[in-house]
Amino acid sequence: MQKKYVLALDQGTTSCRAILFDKYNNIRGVAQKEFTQYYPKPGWVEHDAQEIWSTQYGVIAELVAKTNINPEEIAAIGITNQRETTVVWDKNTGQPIYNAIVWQCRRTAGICDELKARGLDAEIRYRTGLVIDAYFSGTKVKWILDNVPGAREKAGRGELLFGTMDTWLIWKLTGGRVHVTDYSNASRTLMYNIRDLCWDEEILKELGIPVSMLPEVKPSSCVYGVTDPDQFLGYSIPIAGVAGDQQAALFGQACFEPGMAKNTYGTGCFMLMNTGADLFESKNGLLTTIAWGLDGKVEYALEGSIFIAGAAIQWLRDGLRVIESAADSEYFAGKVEDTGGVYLVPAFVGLGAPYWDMKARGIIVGLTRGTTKAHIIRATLDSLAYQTRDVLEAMEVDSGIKLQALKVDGGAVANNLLMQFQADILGVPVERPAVIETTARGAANLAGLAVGFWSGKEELAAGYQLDRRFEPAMSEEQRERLYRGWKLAVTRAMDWAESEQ
Ligand SMILES: Nc1ncnc2c1ncn2[C@@H]1O[C@H](COP(=O)(O)OP(=O)(O)O)[C@@H](O)[C@H]1O
Ligand SMILES: O=P(O)(O)OC[C@H](O)CO
Repeated sequence: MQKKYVLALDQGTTSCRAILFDKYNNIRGVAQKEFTQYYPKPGWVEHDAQEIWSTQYGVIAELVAKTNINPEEIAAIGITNQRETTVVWDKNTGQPIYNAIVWQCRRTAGICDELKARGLDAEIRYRTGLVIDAYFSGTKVKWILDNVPGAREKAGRGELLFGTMDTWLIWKLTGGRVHVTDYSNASRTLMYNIRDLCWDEEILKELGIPVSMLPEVKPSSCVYGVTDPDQFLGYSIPIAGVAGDQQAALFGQACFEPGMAKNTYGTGCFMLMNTGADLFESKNGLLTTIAWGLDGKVEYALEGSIFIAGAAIQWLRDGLRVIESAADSEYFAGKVEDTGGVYLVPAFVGLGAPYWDMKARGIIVGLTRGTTKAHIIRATLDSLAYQTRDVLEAMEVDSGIKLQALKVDGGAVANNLLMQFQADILGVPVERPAVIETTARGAANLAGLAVGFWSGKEELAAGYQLDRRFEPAMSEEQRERLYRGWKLAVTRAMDWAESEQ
């Protein structure tokens, strides 16, 4: 049967999506479903890995049913995923031994403090490109082995497997036959040596993690295996592309050349700049990470990871209940000229780049008797733009490259007021593409390249289209005055919580 589509599975922090792309990168169908977030203690975040699998399977079935395609028309499947989120399962039963510990979870801050006290910062940064932080998978695996009764013994006997969500989904889709990940996901674990391209034995020793638990690491575009018909609607389809969602978005935005950058506004905000074969060491709180493995080589990126962005808008909706939908934030923020001097620092799970403060917590400052709900909503939206400026400044210094425009994507870029404020506060134009599902597109493209559905990067870059360009319209004086206020607010949020959180 003629192969007409590539299927992307986008396993995000709050939802699973299945998206069908045709040869021209048009979206031919989308199915999406949210799954449960567990917050067992302050600062802790968990997912049920079995629920993620059943949700992902459900949206695949829904997409196939509503588009009425024959699954045999699917040339390949590409997987992209929330990164770092850690699941450990029993190799024999296929059952997770604990809930997945989510990238946002702060429970391992104490383990990180110990590693830092042992003076391992510089060495770990050199080997992994990362900073010691509860964000990454390594300390989460250690926590599970230390806290689930019998886990360490089982791991020692080779009976446990570790995976990020790509690895878990491939394991499920192949009926437990394939245990793999790709370079981009491996580079987020704190256990992978991004220079030597291997699991780092010294770090594994420090964390007490046996290498037998870890998946095989492969390029981001290759055939990893085929689906087990029992797990995929009765069909065997090649799984041929994998990338962490932020690297997939970089690929989906066609940022193929060194110096090209994108910023994704989802649950968090993640700015990545392609640095090609060069491995830049950040002096300003950014991460060095693997963009992808492709065409027989690995390419690197500089990354600024912001933990809370769209999640702050969700908090306005579900926590404060001052809006009914995320889109309402634009309506209410538009009712006021500015925040009236209010700043909201959404350090709900500490602060990531460029501050890396696990003990920071959220604050609202500058309140007066005149402050209204609209000011607080506007301050929340503004915080996404200020955090992005923090990261962009660090990136320009580290890379020596002055960005001419910022490519954006992710759910929150639908907000025009936010995008205009972003351009204003950066003093740099902001470009929104026609297709903002760039994460899924990147995964689909990586998979399609592996099976010859697309000829190469040139064909993919040619299909890139802009929706709107936001030009900076704020005076230099106002931009810098507002930003100084933000920097001051951040200092008030820092070092707030106790270390055991
Ligand atoms: N119009 C909007 N204004 C501001 N934020 C929005 C808007 N629409 C969606 N969001 C935010 O975007 C996020 C969803 O984006 P998405 O890219 O799907 O995230 P993720 O992949 O992290 O789950 C949510 O956190 C939501 O609050
Ligand atoms: O699922 P998202 O879009 O919130 O992305 C999460 C990141 O991959 C975390 O590193």
